[in-house]
Amino acid sequence: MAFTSASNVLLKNIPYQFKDVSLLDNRAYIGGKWLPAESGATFPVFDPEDNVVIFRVVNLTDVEVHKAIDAAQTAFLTYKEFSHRKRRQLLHQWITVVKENRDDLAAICTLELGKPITESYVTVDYGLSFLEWFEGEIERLYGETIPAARENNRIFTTREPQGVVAAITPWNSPIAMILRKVGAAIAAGCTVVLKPAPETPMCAIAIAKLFERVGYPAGTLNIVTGDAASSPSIGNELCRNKLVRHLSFTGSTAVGKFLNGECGKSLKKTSMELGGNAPFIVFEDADIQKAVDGLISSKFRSSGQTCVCANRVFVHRSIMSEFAEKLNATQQKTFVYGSVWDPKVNFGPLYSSRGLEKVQKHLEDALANGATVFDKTSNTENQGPNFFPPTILLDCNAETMRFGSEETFGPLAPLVPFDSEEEVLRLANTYESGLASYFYTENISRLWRVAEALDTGMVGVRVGLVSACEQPFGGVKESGIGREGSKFGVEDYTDVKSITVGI
Ligand SMILES: O=CCCC(=O)O
Repeated sequence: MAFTSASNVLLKNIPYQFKDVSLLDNRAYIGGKWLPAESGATFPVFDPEDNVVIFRVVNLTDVEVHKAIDAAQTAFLTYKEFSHRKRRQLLHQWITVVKENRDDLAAICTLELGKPITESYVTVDYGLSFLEWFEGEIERLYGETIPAARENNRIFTTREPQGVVAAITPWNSPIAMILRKVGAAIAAGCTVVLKPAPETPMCAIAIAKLFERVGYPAGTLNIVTGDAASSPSIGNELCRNKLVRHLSFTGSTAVGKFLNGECGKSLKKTSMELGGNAPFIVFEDADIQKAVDGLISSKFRSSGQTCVCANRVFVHRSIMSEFAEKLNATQQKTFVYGSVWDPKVNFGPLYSSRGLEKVQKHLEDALANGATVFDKTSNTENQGPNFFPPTILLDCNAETMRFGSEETFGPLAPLVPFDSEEEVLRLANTYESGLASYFYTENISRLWRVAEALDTGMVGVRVGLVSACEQPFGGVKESGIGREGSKFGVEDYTDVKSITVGI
């Protein structure tokens, strides 16, 4: 395989030849222009496979963010006048260029997130599925007619784009999370200032490079990059600036609560997609192999780094040993380790040493409190500094061990025995999180009963993967506000206007 340095922006040789090196840029995108930071500052982006610096990206402050918001507001005044048909045609063109550049986008995702290249293609395609869904929704943003009580009045409603949207996206599925938020906002007729996670800014930049080719008004999409130290000042500007009408955030519950509080000061609408801690329940009447396969995808996809990954695995005591044996056998034959550039590899490192430390802490805490590791995974040595193998823990207790109340965000599968439906529902619903839950049963009455009793925004019944462009994605309680994807994801960026006409 050729090792190449694709352009002088990429600071390391990699086993991939970019088809279009112009997608690799390290500048911010404001008002249709690619700009350095006014201070000249940049920050490093690391390859999680070996912790080597791969890019240096411009590090902005609130000053540039203010300008980006102004640019987005100016663009909004033009863009909101476009017909729905014209908006759909533009989105269709954006989809076409994203598809044409699928290989390079997947490569950038692998580079800055350490995702195996095969998984990166999955995230690019998942992202594209949102754009395709939103394209269909644009021309179906219908209003209603409402029978008026006053006989000479007629009332009808329209859906109006809200204005400038601030989007703050996470590192864990950068292409898909950006397209899910930005695609919906643009489909609704809004303009966007996007702040990508400091770990994965290059995916956002590449997406904006493609967006630029389509012909939207300058300033329709703006990218403001910054490291962890500058994120608070950027975040403050996004929350306080009155031109921003909606802030959409995916990330931790702690940060989400803070941003929501700040946005409350100017009564901005918010969409919050926050932490999960998903329960995964296997009842005694489950098809055990089906439940194992579901857990493999729910727990271990993206090395356990999604907000909907199973975190607490409750298994009925009577089937625990059979379930653990089958889970271990299936995971041993499912995962292939090695270079993230090898298409056969399907399990990669964690995104950074911070991610690794958290998983290690949860493991140490569980072991110190009586858990045991079930048959350590073999062939996982020398996989780099941030690698953590799929690990199954037995004898776990969700009420006393840390994983019970905190998301692990890694490939640790703690198996907790339970004895009754009542007990497991109490355990599953204990905490303030309520994003996704999963359960396996072959009993039809239990299926409805448990699906209705679980206190989460999304329930997977006999499936380990609920995420899809047409599915309303979001949580209840402290897991969030609003829904992404689906028709609700687009409607979220509109306001209902009622018009009353006297005749
Ligand atoms: O981690 C956040 C969301 C991932 C998904 O959409 O499945």
